[in-house]
Amino acid sequence: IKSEQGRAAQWLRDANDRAGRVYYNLQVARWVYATNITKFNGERQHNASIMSAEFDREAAENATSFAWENFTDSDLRRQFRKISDVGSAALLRKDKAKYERLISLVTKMETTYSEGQVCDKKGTCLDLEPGLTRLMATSRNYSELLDAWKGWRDATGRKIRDDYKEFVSLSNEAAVENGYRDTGDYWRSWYDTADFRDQLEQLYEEMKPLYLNLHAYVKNKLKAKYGESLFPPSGHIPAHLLGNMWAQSWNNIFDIVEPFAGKPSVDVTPKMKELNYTPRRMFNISDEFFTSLGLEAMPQEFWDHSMLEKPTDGRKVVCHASAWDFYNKKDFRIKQCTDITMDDLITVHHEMGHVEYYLQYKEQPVVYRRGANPGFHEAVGDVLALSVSTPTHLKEIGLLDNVTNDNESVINYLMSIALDKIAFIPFGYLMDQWRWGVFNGSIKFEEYNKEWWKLRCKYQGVSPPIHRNESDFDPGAKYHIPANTPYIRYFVSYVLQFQFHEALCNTANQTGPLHMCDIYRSTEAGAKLGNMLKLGSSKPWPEALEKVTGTRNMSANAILLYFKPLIDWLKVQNQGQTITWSEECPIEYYTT
Ligand SMILES: O=C(CCC(O)(O)[C@H](Cc1ccccc1)NC(=O)c1ccccc1)N[C@@H](Cc1ccccc1)C(=O)O
Ligand SMILES: [Zn+2]
Repeated sequence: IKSEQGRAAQWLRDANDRAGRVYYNLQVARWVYATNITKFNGERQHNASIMSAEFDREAAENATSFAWENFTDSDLRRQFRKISDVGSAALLRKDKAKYERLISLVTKMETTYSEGQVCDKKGTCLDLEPGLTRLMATSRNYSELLDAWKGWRDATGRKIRDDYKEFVSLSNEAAVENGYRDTGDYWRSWYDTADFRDQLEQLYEEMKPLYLNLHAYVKNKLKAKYGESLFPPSGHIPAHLLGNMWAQSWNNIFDIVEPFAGKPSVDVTPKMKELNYTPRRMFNISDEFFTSLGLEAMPQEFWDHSMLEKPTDGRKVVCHASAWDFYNKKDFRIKQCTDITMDDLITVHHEMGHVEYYLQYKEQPVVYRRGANPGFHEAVGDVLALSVSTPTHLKEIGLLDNVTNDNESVINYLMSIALDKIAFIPFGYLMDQWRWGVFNGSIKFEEYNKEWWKLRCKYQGVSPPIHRNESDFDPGAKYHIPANTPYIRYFVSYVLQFQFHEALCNTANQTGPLHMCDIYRSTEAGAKLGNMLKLGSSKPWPEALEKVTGTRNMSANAILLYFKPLIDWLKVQNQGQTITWSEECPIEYYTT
């Protein structure tokens, strides 16, 4: 068996090298399409996807010539197990035409989404970025917000409803070919955790009281602003009033909800504009934070090849931000239609976190160039952003003039972070509850939208501001559904990032309250994080988590510790109030 393992190790080295070259070509073709949507580039991308999928399937086929399950070397076994999982490419074996249909449906849906526009009566059309995003963030006009909210759903979700239905059945066929019950079962397998759904439910329940209190407080402030009569008696908040197209983060309505007026503003967007910030400068700030920790700087190729702002030459692009690994250890890029806002400064750090992970694990074999689990990849940049967002750090980089840390300023600050992080929790949880239900058949096509709004009303406590029915397809108005990008990774990330933050703050000898910790320039914290990132997916994720935090389990304790002062304050604010809502949506908004 020794000599076979030797032969197998050699085969793996070759397979990983060939994979690197095949994936490079795939990424180039996908990049060219995403940054210049044309029919020709779409066909080129399609062909590269087929070639890459055939490579994966053939590698998995060849792997079966080794009795790798009996190998004594656990690393060889792990690599063979990953090479054997070909994902949706398994459909190639059964029916190549079906596989081609599957990937062309995703491209079609993602393109419809990326080309979506809302035009007003005067014929002025807005794209999602920056136009509709700015409108949802800044307008305080109920009906203007409603037009944008409805218009976006008409321009995207409604158009892809039938495509999505066909996609679901093909995706499930591929998952079954790959050895799973359905697509959701396959996606959850990446976490390699037997009771994964139970753990998620437990984490959600632990964070739910904080969300209920935030929801009640924000609803009262919104009622004062827009008038009680516009809010349904069921206790829900109309979904278009929260400063975001999907009500997934509420930081843009801080001015409406701020607990103590007259304190130094925590919203640095005006300051960024006043200082003539450019997207390039925003990326430099983030790059500098990473290098201050002793982590890798962005290579020159990154600056040469990235798309850091929306092109102005008329090209159609996929604006939704993403970070790209070209699998040649040199070429890494970000594609982002960066707007000069605090929101986008946070997103810059989020995307940079993905690239830092790429840089840290680039020496791993290609099969291991992934996050320990997908939640890890989403958490890296957000961990740094928690330090960057502190008033002391914003002052240090010149985005805040003065810092006060009396109790009222602390509550204001924690409120601004909670409007991002706590508001997101139910949304991050419900997105794939819906999709897993669609994939496992418990949500039928005839009730896609009804079940979507049941989850939105139950978990988020937001309701549709106008009639919805089954010719609407509101999940399709959120990028990750047409783009077929899983979402539970963000819920996992929001839990993990506070565990990482707490651990790195201890390593950086930050002794103050967790919410004021800034790990800036701590090379000890950087080394601890970097050593975990270098693992990629070569070890089970509990081992990676333990390397940074000392524990092998996800835990909500860190996020609850971070927001403790705000939790106490909100409970006082909401005393005597009903902080729940009726589970069902207000009936008048739902007609089958
Ligand atoms: O979607 C994103 C950011 C884009 C991304 O960086 O997660 C991007 C999404 C994507 C795009 C194309 C194909 C696949 C996924 N993910 C990556 O670029 C990525 C994913 C895995 C590994 C490395 C990079 N954030 C989510 C959630 C979120 C996260 C953090 C702050 C705010 C909001 C959202 O906007 O709803
Ligand atoms: Zn991400």
